[in-house]
Formats: sequence, structure tokens, C-alpha cells
Amino acid sequence: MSDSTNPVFAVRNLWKVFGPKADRIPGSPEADLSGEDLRQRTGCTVAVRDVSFDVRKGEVFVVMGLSGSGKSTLVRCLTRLIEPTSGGIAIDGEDVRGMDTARLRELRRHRAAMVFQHFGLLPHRSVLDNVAYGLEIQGAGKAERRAKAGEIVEKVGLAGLEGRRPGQLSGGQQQRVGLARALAVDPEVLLFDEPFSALDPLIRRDMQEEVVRLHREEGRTMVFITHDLSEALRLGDRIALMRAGRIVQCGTPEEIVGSPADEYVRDFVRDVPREQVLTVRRAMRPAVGGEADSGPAVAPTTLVSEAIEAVARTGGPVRVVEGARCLGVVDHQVLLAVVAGVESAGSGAPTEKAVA
Ligand SMILES: Nc1ncnc2c1ncn2[C@@H]1O[C@H](COP(=O)(O)OP(=O)(O)OP(=O)(O)O)[C@@H](O)[C@H]1O
Repeated sequence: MSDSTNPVFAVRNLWKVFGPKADRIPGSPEADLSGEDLRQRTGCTVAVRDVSFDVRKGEVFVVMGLSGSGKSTLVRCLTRLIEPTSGGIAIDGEDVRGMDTARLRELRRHRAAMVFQHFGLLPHRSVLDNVAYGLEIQGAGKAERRAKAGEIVEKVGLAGLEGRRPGQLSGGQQQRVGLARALAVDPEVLLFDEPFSALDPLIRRDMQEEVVRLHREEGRTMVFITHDLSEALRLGDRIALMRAGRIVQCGTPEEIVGSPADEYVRDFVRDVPREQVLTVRRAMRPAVGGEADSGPAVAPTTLVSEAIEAVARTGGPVRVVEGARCLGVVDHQVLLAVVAGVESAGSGAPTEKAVA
């Protein structure tokens, strides 16, 4: 996806400060105090601190960070479920902070639907009616609601359970109902607030795959909050890593793992199996002699873990080829260096040579 398309959300210099006279904090000398000092002096907490980013059309944008880093506050500010203290937010170029109540309601109901951790399901309604609920609010007729809801229920794997009440479902199934309800209104963006953190690991994995599948099928823009690094790496096209209200790095999983912006990020990603995130584009070295001309080849997007298999099978170097060009080669040595996290700064620089 290209940078030139207009972003869905454009966030600029956003602050959220909780406490008395919060609007005096952004840009003031107090803003630079540590969280504890600021609290003691002013009674305020800075939850989001001068944050800027774009959410691009069609991407899964993950907001990740430890508990208290500001993830929920940031994402709630996008639709003003929490009122920002200062800064700019636009959706498709429209100023969110300038929206009146009716326009805001429309934003939350039609354009940016939220999937919550605690489902927010109506206990006395059936699965089908829970899913149809958002359409009811939108004013859709009964027949249309039921038809649409039935379709979505099937899409999220709940066919056969339409008549049950939430209390008769497992946690994972309830989460699917929450997801279906958000999908039913066909929003431009889905916002997920740690939706799977209460689920047990296997069901959680299931739901992550469900999100990946839905995203592949529909290409809908998604903003996903998590404190779980492996979830972020699995789902995110790009990840914004937050610390104490700031975004310390925003990039693809490969950029975050392969080029951490500072010691904090480096520490955060220390235990990630690098070969499962980094691609051969980053690992390769220039081809020398006749290496570029023939032999087995892989695409630049191939994961290092897959290239390890290819190199192990052939024994020799494997070419990294894009279209008709050989960008470089990977061999035992450079792949091992990636796994060990000691690849040289120069590796990954493409040296292009036409393949005959
Ligand atoms: N209503 C509030 N009043 C005062 N402080 C708040 C309020 N809501 C959040 N905070 C503070 O703002 C900071 C960011 O909180 P936030 O809930 O956004 O973090 P988070 O990263 O989503 O955490 P978690 O993963 O635990 O949900 C925290 O220090 C929190 O205590």
C-alpha cells in the first residue's frame, strides 16, 4: 500500500492529560516532568503525549505497549470516546475535533466501530439479535437486519448458534458475536481494544487467525490495541510502540525487530524469534562472481526461517530475485548472523544486477 493515498486517520501532536486544568500542560515546562513529579505538582496525568501518526487505508495498525502506556486512551481519542486535550485528528480529511454530537454519533456507529474486550453483548437477546443490534440503531428494517446479521454470523463462524443467548456461548464465541456486531454496520475502520486478552491461548490464536482471514478477505482498515508482542507481530502491518504516552517507534514488524529505535525497543523485542519476522531482503549480501546468474532463488519477502530451509537443502547460496533482478544472495553465514542478531550494518543493502 502506498504512502501517497490519503490516510484514514491522521493524528497530529495529540495530547490527553487527565486532571485539573489539563489544557495548560501540553507544551508547558511541566509537560517535561516525570509522571510522578507532574502528579505531585499539578495533580495531572499525561496519558498521551504529543503523538502523531497516520492510519493508512487497508492496513492493520497495531498500538502496542505495556499496561498504562496510553494505548486505550489514544484509541478512544480517535472517535472522542475520550476527549483529547490538544492536537488534531482527522478521518478521511474531516476534522474529528470539530464534529458536533450528531456527526460524532454517525462516526462511531457507521465509520469507526469498536470491538471491546468485554464484548458488550445484550444478555437477553439471541446471537442474531445481538448482531442485528447495530443495524437497528442505524434504522434498518427488520427483514434487512436479519438477513444481513445472518450473513455476518456465518462469516465469523457462528452458523447454527443464531438462536443462543450470550450466556450459552464460550468466551471465544462471545467475542465472535462482538466482532460480528461491529462488522454488521460495515464500518470503514474497525477499532479493537484488546479484544482477545481475556481468552485462553488457543482460542486467542483462533481469533487472531480469524482477524487475519477477515482482513485478507475484506481489506478493511483495522486499529488493534494489544500489550502482547507476538499478537502485534502476527497481526500488524505496522506497529506503534508506546511508552509513557509517547510513540517510541512506528514501523513494520520487520523494522521494529530489525532496527529498534532505542534501547527500550531493543529490550522489548529481545526474545522475538528474528528468523520468523525478518526477510531475506534484510539478511542478504551482494552477489559475487557468477552467484547472481544461476541457482535456486527466493523472493525478497521470503522469511529468513524459510530461506534457512532452502539453503540447508541446496547447501550453497540462494539468490534473492525480484522480477528479473538478482538483489543479492543469502548463505549459511548471513542467515546465522540474523538469527544471532549480529548481522552487519551493511547487510541488506541491495546490489542489483540484471539476470540474463
Ligand atoms: N480517567 C482517567 N483519569 C486519570 N488517569 C487516567 C484515566 N484513564 C487513564 N488514566 C491514566 O492514563 C495512563 C494511560 O492509561 P491507558 O488506560 O490509556 O493505558 P493502557 O496502555 O491502555 O493500559 P492497559 O493496557 O492497562 O489498559 C495511565 O497512567 C492511567 O492511569
